[in-house]
Amino acid sequence: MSKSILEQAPVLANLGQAAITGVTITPVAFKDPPLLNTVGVHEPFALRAIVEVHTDAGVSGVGETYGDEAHLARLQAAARSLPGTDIFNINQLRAKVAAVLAADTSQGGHGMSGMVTGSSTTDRVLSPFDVAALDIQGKLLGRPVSDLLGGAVRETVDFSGYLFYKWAGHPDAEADSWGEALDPQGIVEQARRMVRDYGFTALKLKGGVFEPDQEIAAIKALRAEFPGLPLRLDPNAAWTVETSIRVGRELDGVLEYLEDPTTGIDAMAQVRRAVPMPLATNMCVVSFADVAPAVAAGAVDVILSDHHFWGGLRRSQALAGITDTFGMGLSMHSNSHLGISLAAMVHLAAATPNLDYACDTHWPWKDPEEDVVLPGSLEFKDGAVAVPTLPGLGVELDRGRLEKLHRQYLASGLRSRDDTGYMQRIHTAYELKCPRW
Ligand SMILES: O=C([O-])C(=O)C[C@H](O)[C@@H](O)C(=O)[O-]
Ligand SMILES: [Mg+2]
Repeated sequence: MSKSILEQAPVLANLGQAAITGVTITPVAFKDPPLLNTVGVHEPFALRAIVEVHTDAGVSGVGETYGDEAHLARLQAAARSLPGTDIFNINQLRAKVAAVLAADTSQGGHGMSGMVTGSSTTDRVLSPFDVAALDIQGKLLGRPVSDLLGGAVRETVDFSGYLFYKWAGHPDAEADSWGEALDPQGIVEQARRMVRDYGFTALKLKGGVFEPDQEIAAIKALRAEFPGLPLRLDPNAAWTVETSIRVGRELDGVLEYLEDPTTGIDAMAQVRRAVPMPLATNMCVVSFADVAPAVAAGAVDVILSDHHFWGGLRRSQALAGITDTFGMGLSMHSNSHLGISLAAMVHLAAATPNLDYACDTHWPWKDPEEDVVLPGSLEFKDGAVAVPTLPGLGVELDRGRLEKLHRQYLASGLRSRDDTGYMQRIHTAYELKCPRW
């Protein structure tokens, strides 16, 4: 006969006891190539914040999020309210974060250079604490985070090769190893290297940079070069409804999905009624408040989740439940990120049955020498990353590497992501336009 709950309780008592004693937040900067998008160009460094949550059980956990100054200030304010919180009580964690931010109506410092606006401030700030709490829970219980999210339904998680138009190098610097990609041929060459080195089985082109016809030509060149690979195009809402419909029809049968061709739920719904392929978004549905209006308008077929602005891993799974209920697809968005975020993305995708599109990742654009975790735990093979099986996230903070990237942050002088400002410093006549075409 199995033991009663009370008989088992003493065995479990030590496992479940951990309250937060403090939080350490370390801003870091890592090298980023001059990747072009519709709001400008990536600066020489991408900023991230590494969040360490400490507990009275002597176990710490890690999370990773945007490194913009305004976001850092919100993280610090939230962190001060967390000591004493039971590490298993993420609802209480969220309530505390929400209470601290209740009076914060400022919209700055989102870390996405204006491309993703309107996400929930509470969810954005909660995210790294949620991830760190799950990391700690996993370490206490000896189980990987994917188990805490319901169990991995796949052993590996597929990612898509994320193609960018780019300059050969940053101004006043040498060309990087990827070189220039400013036309369809350059994009195809970039894709060849991505597919050769990482084995990606889907490709996404960041558009909204050149005239739509040039980007249509790039997608058609990719289709000719990689006949079997799903292709996506994402101009980050650079187009009018008319342009979006024209491009969508021109790429009939070529795209797996068209991502955010235009701005806002109503305009997306107009485009969706007129184009043959699914429409995806990480711009017009970025918080739970956006879901009902988007469903009512019939604006999108696929939502790109992103645990960094959907409130962490468990709330991203709540989103997955919604997309499942409404028969929508679920994919995953990415910004420039390090290994902690990659681990979190992999656990989430592994344990979310309907997250079955290849996820976005900026990973190939990162210098392989630069990270904050020990190397070796996350490897790409055949375009996929194996789900870590060690307790927690399965990645270990490397103090030396963290310190190095923190010193790089201090020396970089960058305190907020500003793709537009950087472009305007290089090309003074550059204007931010939405729509651009
Ligand atoms: O799918 C997206 O919209 C993105 O990946 C947004 C990113 O910020 C990307 O455009 C970038 O980093 O330039
Ligand atoms: Mg997008």
